[in-house]
Amino acid sequence: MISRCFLCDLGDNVHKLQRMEELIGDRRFVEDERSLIKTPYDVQANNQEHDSPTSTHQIGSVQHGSPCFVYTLAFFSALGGFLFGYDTGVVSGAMLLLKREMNLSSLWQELLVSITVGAAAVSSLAGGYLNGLYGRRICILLASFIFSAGGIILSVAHNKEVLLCGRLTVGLGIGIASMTVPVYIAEVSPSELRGQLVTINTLFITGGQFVASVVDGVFSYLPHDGWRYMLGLSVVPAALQFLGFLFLPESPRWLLQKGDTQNARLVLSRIRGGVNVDEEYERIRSSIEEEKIDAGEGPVLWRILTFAPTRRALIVGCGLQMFQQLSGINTVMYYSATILQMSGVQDDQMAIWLAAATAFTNFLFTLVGVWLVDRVGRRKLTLGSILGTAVSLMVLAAGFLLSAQASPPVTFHPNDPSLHNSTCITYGLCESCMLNPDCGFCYGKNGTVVIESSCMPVDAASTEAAAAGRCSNGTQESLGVFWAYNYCPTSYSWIVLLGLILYLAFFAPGMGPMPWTVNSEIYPLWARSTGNACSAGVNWICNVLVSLTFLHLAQCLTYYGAFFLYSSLALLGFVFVVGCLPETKGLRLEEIEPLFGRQLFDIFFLWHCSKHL
Ligand SMILES: O[C@H]1[C@H](O)[C@@H](O)[C@H](O)[C@@H](O)[C@H]1O
Repeated sequence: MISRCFLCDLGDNVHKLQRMEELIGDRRFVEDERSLIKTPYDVQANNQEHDSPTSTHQIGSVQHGSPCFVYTLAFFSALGGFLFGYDTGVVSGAMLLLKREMNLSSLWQELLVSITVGAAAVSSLAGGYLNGLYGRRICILLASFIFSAGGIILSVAHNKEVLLCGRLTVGLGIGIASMTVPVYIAEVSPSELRGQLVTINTLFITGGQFVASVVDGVFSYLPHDGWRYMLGLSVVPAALQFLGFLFLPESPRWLLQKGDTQNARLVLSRIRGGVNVDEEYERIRSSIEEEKIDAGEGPVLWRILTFAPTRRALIVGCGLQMFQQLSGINTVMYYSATILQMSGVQDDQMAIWLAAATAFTNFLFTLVGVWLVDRVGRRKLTLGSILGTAVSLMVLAAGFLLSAQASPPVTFHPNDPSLHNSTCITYGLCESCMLNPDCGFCYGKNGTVVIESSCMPVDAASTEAAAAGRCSNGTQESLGVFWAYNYCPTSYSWIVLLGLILYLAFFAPGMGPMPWTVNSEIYPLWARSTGNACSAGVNWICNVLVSLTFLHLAQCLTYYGAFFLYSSLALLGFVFVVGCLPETKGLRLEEIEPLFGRQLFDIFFLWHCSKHL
């Protein structure tokens, strides 16, 4: 029997293709697709041949096997995302212990944090070449091997040089994993689950960041060697991924591209749960044949840049990754502890646990993204997310602005000769005092009013106390003495807190995952590795840029200035997304390239596409 719903789906497909024909104007492409649409009778016959109610389900005219194996593949590959999140997240807590134990200067602390991100930038670019040559599976195996080696080096390190070497190694793994995993998941997924499954990788990234913050919290109670556990624990998921991938298959698309037709068909049929994959196999094969004609001669990057549709796809992919980082996610995550301290949380342990709550919020809202991506589509989700992100950044900035305007003045100037050369004592307001990383604000309270406040140099060994005077033992509530490093006491902190929560709620479902998801699907197969390598490289380079410049930016523009700047960049990103990002929801990977056949900023076309696809 032909189900009514199935007839609707079929009608829908014909309608989609008619619309695509009108919109894209590529008749050859549409005709090919039309030959792939089966009449209800064809499908019925096919159903009888392969139907097994428990192992297959029907989507439009295409049948897919049980997605169980695809979920297993997605899980093991997304462990790469987990390690990306864990290794970038765990370092802040580990650093608190390390700087005491190894007596690290601020230069060394900065080096240990940024070498990982820098190495990730380099290795993600190199990952494109490795992916094209050795395939996705070998690259994932390589990344998990590097992660394991890095984790072991870090956990046994006995000096800062070895630590640096371990952090560099881990960064190399992160870069390769960050560009390979989304591509692999996109290539093995059926089109209707692809968005969700690739977005799961970002869920694992934010999950890794959350687990890292909990591990930081737990091991912060172990001041000696706690950091070894924090940094070394990453070996467990890395080894699990390595073992898993020894038994998991290569991407069938990559195999086909390399001419390994037999294995490609075998893997495809295994991934689809044993259903007939002739149609899908043929489609991939013929699109690879067509691509060979499109692709031209010369190095891949050159071919991408000289062929208009791939050049446009690359601009969209890199632009999305750039705006993801320029809207300040990593400074917001990194400074969440400071933001929370401004809201009145003075205890350090408490600040660590509240930072874990921030990471959890990021994780939770990424889950919303996984749920929404194949329902509302990439374009709407990204648009809503980036607009909300820009508005939340304005709320954050407004909170900082009001706090700065109500900044308590410095009223007490201690007469300690050792302070005479310090710039800290020259500041007249808490705002300017806290923006200097060498100074902190020491004050007393009368009810909620700040009294007897001074700007003091910070202790060289710990930012938790002043170098001299009343605050040399840090905050001592019983004595009515408070030490504020990096923030000022304010009654507007709730606005900042509101901005932080809104920011995560808007950023995490869209701008967090969509740049990775969209990049995994917008390039034709011949350009996919290189396109993803370039866009992942842009992500990491912008990540380094934003994190390294934040403190200087805050000193030049103040906190509110910096957040207003991020907000304007997010608004610019909104305009970019409106004008450049087509909807790719539900399309097969082979159907996406024609969407870039039009000029970017052809808004009418994009609007039509998202309405009808
Ligand atoms: O998509 C991820 C995610 O949003 C993370 O929270 C962030 O730290 C990364 O930089 C980003 O690439």
